[in-house]
Amino acid sequence: MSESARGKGFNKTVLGITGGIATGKSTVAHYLAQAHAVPILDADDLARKAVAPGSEILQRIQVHFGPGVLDQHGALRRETLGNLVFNNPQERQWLESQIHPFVRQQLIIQAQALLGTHDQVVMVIPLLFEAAMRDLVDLVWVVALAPELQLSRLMARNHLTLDQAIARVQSQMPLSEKIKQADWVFDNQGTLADLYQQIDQAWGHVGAFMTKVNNQ
Ligand SMILES: CC(C)(COP(=O)(O)OP(=O)(O)OC[C@H]1O[C@@H](n2cnc3c(N)ncnc32)[C@H](O)[C@@H]1O)[C@@H](O)C(=O)NCCC(=O)NCCS
Ligand SMILES: Nc1ncnc2c1ncn2[C@@H]1O[C@H](COP(=O)(O)OP(=O)(O)OP(=O)(O)O)[C@@H](O)[C@H]1O
Repeated sequence: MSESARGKGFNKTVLGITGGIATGKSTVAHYLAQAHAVPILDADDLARKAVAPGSEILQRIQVHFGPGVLDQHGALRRETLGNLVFNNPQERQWLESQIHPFVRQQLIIQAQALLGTHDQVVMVIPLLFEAAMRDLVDLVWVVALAPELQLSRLMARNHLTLDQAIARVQSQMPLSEKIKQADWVFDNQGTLADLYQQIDQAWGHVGAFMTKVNNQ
């Protein structure tokens, strides 16, 4: 988050968690919330809120893509829209242009409120680099694994074909690029216990990192 929003001189930290699709960002965030009592803001949750039934953004989506993207209750058919946008960069960019401003605004408002009572806030932002949201956070954790394991976890979790999974992975910045811009990288190819150990270690460094930043 920008210095003015976070407050210069205060030892408050906004930690951004990103990575590729299905690399384990939510798994890291849930553990942080449970083990270290950190409040979590999730960009995917906010993106869902943006398209709640009856919302203005959902209405624009319906006009743009046609009535087939809504079910009989007026809710978004997420799988249908996913198949449209993950195979078409122009349509994906249009969708993002509708949703990302709302997500960004909510992240700022909610983080400011939480920082009134907490020293740290975590933002889970899958498209932190792609959607130019790096400025919202002080430091970045990237959760990573090998492409084959990423695809197999994605296919298993979302019941996708290999082609569908590849389309989703390829609609994001390569993980190798995200790793280059990370302050800390997690290898999530092992067990959950392995991952939790890495998180505990990294969390111990967050305070030291921010003390250094604030004293510069
Ligand atoms: C296309 C949609 C309806 C598909 O919904 P679905 O329930 O299948 O996926 P879900 O929203 O749970 O997202 C799962 C993961 O997909 C990846 N993803 C989502 N949107 C995008 C995108 N525009 N580009 C690349 N990857 C994306 C992220 O890694 C995310 O964590 C949905 O992903 C969406 O509305 N995307 C646009 C909003 C967006 O960019 N969200 C990302 C957070 S800012
Ligand atoms: N170390 C692990 N061992 C086995 N399975 C794991 C591990 N870490 C995560 N998973 C599983 O991999 C899948 C993806 O994890 P998770 O949902 O945390 O990813 P994500 O990065 O938040 O995904 P998305 O980009 O879609 O939001 C889930 O089914 C999760 O249970």
